[in-house]
Amino acid sequence: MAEAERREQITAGIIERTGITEDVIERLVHGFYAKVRSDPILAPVFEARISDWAPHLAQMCAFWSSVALMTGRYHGTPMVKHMKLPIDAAHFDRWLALFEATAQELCSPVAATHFVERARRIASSLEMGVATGQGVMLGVGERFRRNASGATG
Ligand code: HEM
Repeated sequence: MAEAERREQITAGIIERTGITEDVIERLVHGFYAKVRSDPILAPVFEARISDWAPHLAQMCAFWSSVALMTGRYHGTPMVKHMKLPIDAAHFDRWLALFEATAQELCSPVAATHFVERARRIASSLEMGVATGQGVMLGVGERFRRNASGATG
């Protein structure tokens, strides 16, 4: 079977099992970033870097389509982008709390679980990458915290 056909079958299976479609992803992504943009911890990090939200939201829909539906629509390097950001465990906790709340509001329980499991795994690997970029090797289950001056500690 050709690679593209195999991928289509995998995607169809996920859609059947979870009810997640590109429409569901679009609603989730837009709902989530509306919350992010009014959040006191996260909004400043985004607003300092994103002036035009339309391309970012389109990119995030492609990302979640790749992650949740295995469509291969996203071709990017999230680790490189996040390693430069002034973020730590507090940002990741807040990000996940808002993401989970949005998924529960807008998706069926099985779809919400599908998204949230993946978000947690990716957040944890991004947090590890951010720490590594600051010269900190996190142990299993360890979190990355910067001190008040922005240095690690
Ligand atoms: C600590 C919380 C987070 C903050 C503050 C944050 C912030 C940002 C910002 C500012 C950008 C734009 C970067 C740029 O274009 O220069 C970005 C891009 C992105 N973020 Fe996050 N992020 C966070 C967590 C996450 C998590 C947990 C995921 C995935 C589950 C994620 C996935 C992405 C992706 C896919 C992009 C697009 C990268 C690209 O341009 O290809 N982010 N994020």
